[in-house]
Order: sequence, then structure tokens, then C-alpha cells
Amino acid sequence: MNKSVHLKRLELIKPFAKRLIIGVTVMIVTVAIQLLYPKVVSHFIDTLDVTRTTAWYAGFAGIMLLVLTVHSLATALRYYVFESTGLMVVARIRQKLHKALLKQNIGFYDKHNIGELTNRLSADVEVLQDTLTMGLAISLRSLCVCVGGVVMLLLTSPILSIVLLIFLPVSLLLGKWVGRNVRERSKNIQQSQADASKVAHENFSNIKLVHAFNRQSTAQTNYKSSINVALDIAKSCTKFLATFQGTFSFLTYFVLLITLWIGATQILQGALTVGELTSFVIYSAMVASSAGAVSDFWSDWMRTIGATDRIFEIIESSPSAQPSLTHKPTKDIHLEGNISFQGVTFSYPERPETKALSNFSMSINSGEKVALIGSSGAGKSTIASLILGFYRADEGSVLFDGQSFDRIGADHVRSFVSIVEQEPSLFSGTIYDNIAYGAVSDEVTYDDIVHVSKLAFAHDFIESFPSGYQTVVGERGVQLSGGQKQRITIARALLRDPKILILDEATSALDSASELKVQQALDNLMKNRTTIMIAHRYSTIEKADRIVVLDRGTLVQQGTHAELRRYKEGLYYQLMGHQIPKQRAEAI
Ligand SMILES: Nc1ncnc2c1ncn2[C@@H]1O[C@H](COP(=O)(O)OP(=O)(O)OP(=O)(O)O)[C@@H](O)[C@H]1O
Repeated sequence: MNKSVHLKRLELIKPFAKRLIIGVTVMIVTVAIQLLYPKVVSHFIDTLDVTRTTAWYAGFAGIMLLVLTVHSLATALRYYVFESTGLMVVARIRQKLHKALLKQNIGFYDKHNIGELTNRLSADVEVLQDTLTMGLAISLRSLCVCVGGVVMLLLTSPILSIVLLIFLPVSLLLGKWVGRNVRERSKNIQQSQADASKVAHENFSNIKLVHAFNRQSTAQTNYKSSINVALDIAKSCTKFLATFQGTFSFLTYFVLLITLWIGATQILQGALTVGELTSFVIYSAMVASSAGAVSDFWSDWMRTIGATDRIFEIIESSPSAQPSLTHKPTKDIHLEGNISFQGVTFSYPERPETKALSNFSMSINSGEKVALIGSSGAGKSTIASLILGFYRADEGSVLFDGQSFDRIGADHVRSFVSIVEQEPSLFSGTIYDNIAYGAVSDEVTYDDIVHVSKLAFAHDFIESFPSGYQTVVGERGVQLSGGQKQRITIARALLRDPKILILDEATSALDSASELKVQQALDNLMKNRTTIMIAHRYSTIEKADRIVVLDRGTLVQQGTHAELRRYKEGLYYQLMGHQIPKQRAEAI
């Protein structure tokens, strides 16, 4: 077993060392009192026949009450300290995991499902809370009770102690073996639960589709079967633990029985008093149950390590070797918006056998508006992803004002780029916050927001809401129409005042009234900016200075609409010919 695995988990509680020291101190107080109890009981029993005054009993009861009160207070404090530290550890690890997830390359999200990742943030982290703090506290206490108990046993009756001292290592070894087994099983449980979350996440994020196709029962069946897989794995682990619990309990009582039997013989021989046997039995019960708790903890600990292996893999995994994506921003480089693709060949890491772009070259001058067209899968969105530095070209280079990502740094390039997606995405929160999200710096004023909203033709409808800019949009902005959402995303893009703009056929999902407004907003947005439009429709292409036609990752035609329109055999004519308005076509 790799030692560092254990240390790594323990390091999580290092920042809370002070709290834990307090916790351990009060814990020692409770353990000391617990260990003294049997001695007091033993003494009490053995001196019962001696004549004691009522005052003595009252004094004895008073002292016991005081000790009990101290014990209870210490127990409460210990519980609070450990439990609250647990909550703090969980909050910290969630933040670490969230940060690590945000740092991953976009390619990471091609591989992993969002439902699975959010499950890791919630369920997997939760497992840590119990084990790392309460579990650790209980086991530390149990260890102290166990060691202290053994000392008390030896002091009370060395002969009787031998029986227990044989049993103790057996139980600890048994616990260790169980722990090893449970670790692997637990990893499988967390994986199957993450898979089930993935199914649920897909069902709910596509809820409209599920209803539209009347697929509620299919969705339920899929979830049920994935939950059943998770349940079966968890049940098998529980069965294993139940068998261990049963065996352990039998061993405990068996040892107690033998102790009683030998103890009784000792009393008959006059080698032991009744009080001593009583205290011995109490101590042995303490030792047995605390040894059990220690070995229980071991299996819990191994389960936690198994369940959280994936979290640590993510936290420790640095974004793959993409220097451009981790490059320190070079704040002094100002981009003018010239873009150049030079012999770019690129395959997605998940599909290395397919070339999304193949020896692709294209230069766009600052302020130029270029429409990318091509059939589905031709590579249009891939070009946008490469401009944003989401992936790195396998061959060739993407240059900005003649400089590579390696020189400028992806973060810095992105501060000059805005994107308006086909499906507008809004965060839950206010309209104001959603627009302010586009700002490069945090210094954004209300006037800035209003200004860009006016340019995006969003101001009037925003003002018509009772709460205006403070109107809260639901998750993914459900209360807004498609056109309204789109205009908010345009305002967001405007706020960035980008040099480079990427438009992903932003008007495709709108009716003509909304489209007109969005088009006007886009016209404002495109002014004086290098614009790359992923276009499917003639109305979008019309605005372009140049059209680039793609086919299976290669550039097959480029030119103005008038130039391309002439080649009836060309792909442009095939793709767009039917969309060109008749009167326009004749005029050309
Ligand atoms: N994340 C991804 N992982 C693996 N392959 C991908 C990924 N995204 C796109 N591809 C593949 O890369 C190729 C180019 O896709 P791209 O999305 O750039 O096409 P597109 O022209 O934008 O298509 P559409 O008009 O349908 O959006 C296609 O073969 C596609 O299947």
C-alpha cells in the first residue's frame, strides 16, 4: 500500500490543526474519565460491606456528579470540534475540486460527463467528511481507550489479560484485511453512483425532449437500471461488511465468556475480588469494542480512500501538456484582430483517427468579416475552438497579429475575443450579472451595462420588467424568450469590446420579428471588429466581406458572394444556391 495515499488524505486536515489539537485534548479528558470509571466501580463494590456514613455516600455522589458533568461537557465540545472541522474540510475539498475542474482543458469535458463530475463534487466529497473527522476522532479515542484499557487490564489481573492480548492482534489483522477488500469495492460503488447521476443529469437537462417524445418511461427505465447496478455493487459490499461484523461480534463475546469463566475460577481460588472481576469485565468490554471501532475505522478509511481516489486524480492532474493554455498572460501585447491559420491539421483527442481540419490555411485581416460555411461536420466550430485556444493544432499554427499562442498565452488572447453561441447560455442570477459576465476587468459600471444593452436592443425589454436589470433569470434563463436571451448574450459580448468576434449562426432559432432585432444588435456588435461567422443562412452570409467554404476539414473555396455564386459546380452554389433570393440572384 502506497503510504503517500494515506498522508495525502490526512493533509486535508492540516489547516485545521489548531482545532484538532483542542479536539484531541478534550478527547483525552473524556478517555481518562472513561478509564477511571471501572476502577471506581470496583472500589465501590469491594468496600460496600465496610460501614460508610450517609455523608460519605453524598460526598461520593457529588464528586461523581462533578466528574460526569466534566465528561459530558468535554464530549459535547469534542463532538462539535470534530464535526465542524469535517464540514470545513468538505467545503475546502469541494472548492479545490471545483477549481481543478475549471482548470482542465476543454478536451477533458469531451471525455467526462457533467452529471458524473457534479456527483463527484457532492457525493464523493461527502464520504470524506465522515471518515476524515468523526471517524478519525472516534478511532483516535478508541485507540486511546484500547491502549489505556490494556494497561488497566494488566494492572487488574495479568493472567486474565493474556486471553485478551491474544484476541487483540487477531481483531486488528482481521480489520486490516477487511479494509483492503473494501477499498476496491468502494471505488466501484462511487463509479456506479457517478454513472447513475450521469443518466439523471442527461434526462433532466433534456427534459423537454423527454416529454416531447413521451420518453418518460424510457428515461425512468434507464435511470432505474443504472441505479440497480449501483445498488447491487453497494449491497455486495454491505454483505461483506455484515459478515465481518457478525464474525467480529462473535469473537468479542466468545472472549468475554472465556474471561468470565477464568475470572470466576480465580475468585473461587481467592486470587481475585468480585470488584476486580467486575472492573476487568468492563475494561475488557471497553478494549474489545474500541479495538472493533479501530478496525471499523480502518475499513471506513480504506473505503474513503477508494471512494475519493478519483477526486484526487482530478485535483492532481494538471491540464495536459498544452503550454499555450497554461502560459502566463502577456498583458502588454495588444491584439489588432489579425488571425492566420497556417497549414493547420487537427484531430480531437477523443477521435484521433478523424481529421477535423486538414492542412487548413486562412488569413483574416483586422476588421474583416468572414463567413464560414460548409456542410455539417466540415470543421466550422473547430476553427472557432482553435481561435479560442480550447485545443492546440497538431500541425501548423494559429497566429494572432503574427504571434502564436505560445507567445501570447491563451488567456490573453481570449481577453480580445467574444463569442455569441447558437444556443444562448445564461447563468442563473440577474440580467445585470449576466451582462457583466462579459467584462474583461471587474470595473464595470451600471452605465456601461445600459450602454451595451442599448446597442444590443435589449435595454427596452429589460426596462419593461418590474425589476429591470435586477430581474432574476432562472436556471439557463428559462423565463426569457429566445430572442431576448440572444440579445442579452450580445450585450455581454459587446461589454468585452472584443477585437475578434465569433458568431455561431446566432439567429437560427428565432422568428422573423425577433431575428430582425437580433440582426440589428449583431450589426452593432460587428462594427469595426474582426468577425468570424459560422453561417448556414444567406441572411448571415450577406453581411460578410469574404466567404470561406469548408469541406471535411479543408478549405475548398473562398471569395465574395458574387465570385462564388458564379461557379455552379462549386460547393458554395450547392450549399447556398437555393437560399439566394431570386431577384438578388438575377442581379448578380
Ligand atoms: N468534441 C469533439 N470530439 C471529437 N470529435 C469532434 C468534436 N467536435 C467535433 N468533432 C468532429 O470534428 C469534425 C468537425 O466538427 P465541427 O463541429 O467543427 O463541424 P461543423 O462544421 O461546425 O459542423 P456543424 O455545422 O454540424 O456544427 C466532425 O467530424 C465532428 O464529428
